[in-house]
Amino acid sequence: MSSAAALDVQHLTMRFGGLVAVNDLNFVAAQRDITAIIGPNGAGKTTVFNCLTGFYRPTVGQLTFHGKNGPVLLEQMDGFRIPREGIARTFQNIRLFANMSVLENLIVAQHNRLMVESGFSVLGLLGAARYRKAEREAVELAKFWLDRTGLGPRADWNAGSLPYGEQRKLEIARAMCTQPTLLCLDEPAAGLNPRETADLSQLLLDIRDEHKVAILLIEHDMGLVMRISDHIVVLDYGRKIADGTPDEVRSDPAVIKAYLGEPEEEELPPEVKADLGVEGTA
Ligand SMILES: Nc1ncnc2c1ncn2[C@@H]1O[C@H](COP(=O)(O)OP(=O)(O)OP(=O)(O)O)[C@@H](O)[C@H]1O
Repeated sequence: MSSAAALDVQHLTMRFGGLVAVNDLNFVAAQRDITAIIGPNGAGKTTVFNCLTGFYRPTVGQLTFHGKNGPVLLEQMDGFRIPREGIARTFQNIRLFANMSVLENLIVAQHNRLMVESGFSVLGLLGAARYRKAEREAVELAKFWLDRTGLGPRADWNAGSLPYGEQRKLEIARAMCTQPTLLCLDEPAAGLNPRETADLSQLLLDIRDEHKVAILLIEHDMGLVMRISDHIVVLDYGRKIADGTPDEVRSDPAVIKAYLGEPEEEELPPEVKADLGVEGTA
């Protein structure tokens, strides 16, 4: 599935005082691939996302994103400009506008584009035909993602009153309404039941295949990661310890050791063996 680079991370290092959260990390995420970043708690995964999306300025490193406007260096940009280049993200702790409706959340996500069409003027907002056209398109796009995520019947609900699994879907729908070429998802399956997780897997595969979006995925659900990822980067204590296909990564002794402490296969719980694909599993 791999093609040209969507994102090229070179020598990314992020220090917090004496703590090195990410240590000289190099990897490439290809366009139209699902690239997972996995690793035990505290390995540095969210810090990588925060560096990519302008929340943190890396201590060292070059982050080249090949987006809508050609290659740009993310480490030189502020967090407001990065979404305009075509990067969207969701958060480990859901961040929706809880008191706005589901539909409103999807319209607000398109605020940047609507403001550009208004010419940043009140006259533009009130009268310009091109603003009204953009507004109609924004509603159409919102409806598309409502349908695609099965949230259509909940369009008028307050986002905060949705069940947890649907809030996760709304976060993805909202991110897709910004029409990104790179979608960064921080633990999208956290708190989902098995059926919701299966739906999420299919949604992410469809986003990759039908909308030609590269996906960067942080996830602790190894079953999901192994099923849908084209490429996996494994971190431990901020360092990359493995980088390859699911088959290459799951049987890598360094990965098993990072997750389980010791590579004694007999002592691995059966479900962990199954997820990692260690021989002799049921
Ligand atoms: N703003 C910060 N200030 C100080 N330390 C931080 C900050 N952000 C993260 N860290 C530390 O950096 C390390 C990596 O954290 P990070 O959240 O990136 O890990 P993670 O792999 O995403 O973990 P988890 O799977 O638990 O979410 C941790 O030791 C964390 O305490």
